[in-house]
Amino acid sequence: MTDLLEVQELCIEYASPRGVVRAADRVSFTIGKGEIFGLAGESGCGKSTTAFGICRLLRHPAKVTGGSVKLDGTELTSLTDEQFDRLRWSKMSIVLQSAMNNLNPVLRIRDQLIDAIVAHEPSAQAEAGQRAAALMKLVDLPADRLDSYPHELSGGMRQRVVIAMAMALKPSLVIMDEPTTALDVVVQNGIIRKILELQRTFGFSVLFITHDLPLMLEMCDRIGIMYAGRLVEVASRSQLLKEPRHPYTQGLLNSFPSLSGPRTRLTGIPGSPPDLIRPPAGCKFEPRCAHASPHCRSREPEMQADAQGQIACYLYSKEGVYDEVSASSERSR
Ligand SMILES: Nc1ncnc2c1ncn2[C@@H]1O[C@H](COP(=O)(O)OP(=O)(O)OP(=O)(O)O)[C@@H](O)[C@H]1O
Repeated sequence: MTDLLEVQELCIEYASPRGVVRAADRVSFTIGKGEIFGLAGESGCGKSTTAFGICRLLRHPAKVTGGSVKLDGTELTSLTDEQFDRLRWSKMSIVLQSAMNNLNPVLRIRDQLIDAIVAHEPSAQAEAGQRAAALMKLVDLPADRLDSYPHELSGGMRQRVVIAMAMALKPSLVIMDEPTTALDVVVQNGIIRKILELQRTFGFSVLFITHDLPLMLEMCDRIGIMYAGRLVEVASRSQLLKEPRHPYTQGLLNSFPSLSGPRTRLTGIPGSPPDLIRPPAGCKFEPRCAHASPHCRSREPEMQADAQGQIACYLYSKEGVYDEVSASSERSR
C-alpha cells in the first residue's frame, strides 16, 4: 500500500508554569492510501495533540518542536499558514468531537457548506448550492435542513453536517478526533456506518481517534498505541486482536469487555501514567509494567519493526533479551 501520510519523529511540547510538557515525543507512523489508522491510549497520552499537530490546529502554548509530516509527498511543517489553509479541507479535513466546534453558530448550514466549497474553488460559485444539497443527501439529511442554523439540528444531524463538510472537497485524508463521543449509542452507530460507507465510496484515508477501543478495533485497519506521548506499538487490527504484544497494549485491551468472546475478568492497568514534565528516564511504562527488567529503567526502548508490526519494548528486542539473560546470571551468582 502506498503511504499517504508519513509522520516522522514528531515532537510537540506545551510550555507550562511547572515546566515543559512533551505531549508528543518522537511520534512516527504512516497511513496508507485508503487506510483507516487509529490512535489509541489513555486520556492525556497525546492522541489529540498529535492529530492537531498534523492538521495545524495546535494553539498556544503548544508548539511543534521537531519532526516531519508529509502528505502525499508534501512536507507540511514548512508550509506557510496561507499555503496550509489552501490544503486544509481540500487535501485534509477534520471532524472533531463537538460539531459546534466545527460549525459557525450564526450561519445557516447552506451558507457554511457553500463557503467551504467556494473558499477553495472560487469557480464553483454557480454550482455551489447544488453541491451543498448533494452533500446533505450524501449524509442522509433532508435538503430543507440547509436553511437551518446549527442549534436547530440534533447533535447527530450536526455531526452529519460536519461530515458532509469534511467531504465537500474530496480530501485524501480525514482526521476524526472522537467524532461520535458526544452522541448516544444509537446515533453513534448510524454515524459510524455512514463514515465507513463514505470511506468505501471515496477511498480517503482516515486518522481515527477514540476512547472506544472496541469500536477502534472494529473500524481500523491498523492501530497505533500511545503511552505518555510515545507510540509503543503499531499493528494491524487482526494482530492486536490475536496477539497484543506490548504490556501496555495488553493492559489496555484487558480494560474493555469483549462483546463476542468468552466472559473474562477485566484486569485494567494498576497505577497511573507518569507526569509528562518529569517522565521516567527509561521506558515510560516501566513503573506500571509487570514484566519490567532493570534495563527498562535505565534506557527507553526504541521502536523497532518486525513481522508483526512495530514495537518499543525490550521484551521483543535482542538488546533486552541479552540484558535480561545477563541480569539473571548476575542474580544467580
Ligand atoms: N494547554 C496545555 N498546557 C499544558 N499541557 C497540556 C495542554 N493541553 C494538553 N496538555 C497535556 O498534553 C498531554 C496530551 O494531551 P492530549 O489532549 O493530546 O491527550 P489525549 O490522549 O488526546 O487525551 P484525551 O483522550 O483525554 O483527549 C496531556 O498530558 C495534557 O495534560
